[in-house]
Amino acid sequence: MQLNSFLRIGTLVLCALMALLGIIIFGFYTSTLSCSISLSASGGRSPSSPIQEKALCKNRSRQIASPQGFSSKQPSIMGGRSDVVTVTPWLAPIVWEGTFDPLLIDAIYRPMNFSIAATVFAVGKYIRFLKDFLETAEEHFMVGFKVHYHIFTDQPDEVPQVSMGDGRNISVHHIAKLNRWQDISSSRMRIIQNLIEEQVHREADYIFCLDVDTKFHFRWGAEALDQLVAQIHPWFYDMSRNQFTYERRPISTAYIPQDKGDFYYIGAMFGGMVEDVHRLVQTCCRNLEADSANGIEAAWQEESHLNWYLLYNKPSKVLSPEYLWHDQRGRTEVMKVIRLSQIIKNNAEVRENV
Ligand SMILES: CC(=O)N[C@H]1[C@@H](OP(=O)(O)OP(=O)(O)OC[C@H]2O[C@@H](n3ccc(=O)[nH]c3=O)[C@H](O)[C@@H]2O)O[C@H](CO)[C@H](O)[C@@H]1O
Ligand SMILES: [Mn+2]
Repeated sequence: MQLNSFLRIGTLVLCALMALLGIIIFGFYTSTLSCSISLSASGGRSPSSPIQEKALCKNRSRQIASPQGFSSKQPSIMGGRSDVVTVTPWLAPIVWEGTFDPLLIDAIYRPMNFSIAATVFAVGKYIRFLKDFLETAEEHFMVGFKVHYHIFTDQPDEVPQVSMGDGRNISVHHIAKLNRWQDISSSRMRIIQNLIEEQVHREADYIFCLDVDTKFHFRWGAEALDQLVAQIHPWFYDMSRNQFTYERRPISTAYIPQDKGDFYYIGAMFGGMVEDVHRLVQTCCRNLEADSANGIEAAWQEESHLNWYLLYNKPSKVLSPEYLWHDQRGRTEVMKVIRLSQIIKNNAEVRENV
């Protein structure tokens, strides 16, 4: 009897000790985890000690602070763009000219001093588009911010010399040329994932991934910054979802049924906070690989996988077609400005295969 109660008390004490130990370990783990999440979410620099890590976490505030001396036009509740929808059903803004005050946006965001990474691939004959892309980006893309262009090419010696503004620089990464344009385009997902893991998570707050066969014409600025940013495809913004070129075969991981879908997003531009873009490219890579193991290539390669991802992981901000138009479309009534546009190219001539 005595031995029994002794054993029972012993077991109880042991359980209590183990629970206490569990609480301590869990507490330590979650505090480290929440710190590293906020760190990677804000893309702070790699910490060298836990003390520094805490300090960095605290410093990366995203408070929307407007300078006291700054005066802007009174915003209206009654007027504004009525020709287009400016908010999604999940309440993400859709950014159009006339929905924001660029001076106010700059007054708020420039002091935050964010670093922005931009990826651009110029493989094979597409190297010819790089000069215009970079030169026009220096005039219009995130002007007044730190921008680090990551250029991926099979011809590093052919990367043009373009003079960069203050706080803006270029890194050239050598990659092999693949044989099919579909593979070159899709391989960007894996390469961007690696770049984020190896470098960008330490250096940047945001990352934007852009096609090279494009030219900037107008401001493409901090109004585009957000957690997860997607771009409405210029050819599909006025179509119904059953006309979208989603992947329609249920056997593919990118499958979207006819009665589902919000918008058709373009594969030539996506971005956002580094951690969110990492989750996107990692998922798309996994799904691309799963399909390829089954001998499937989605209708529009990584763009199909991107559209699948964004249907189930809604973007926090959606960019109107102003942010990536297509020269071939001319101008339509809703387009007050064209900020960036895909140039007309001879696909048969520039692509590795037809
Ligand atoms: C109008 C149209 O049909 N657009 C589709 C087409 O976009 P695009 O015609 O815009 O694709 P693209 O030929 O521009 O390829 C995408 C990007 O990959 C890079 N690149 C591609 C090939 C190459 O030889 N070298 C090279 O560097 C380059 O950065 C280029 O900008 O194809 C994509 C599929 O991936 C998407 O489905 C787009 O919706
Ligand atoms: Mn393109």
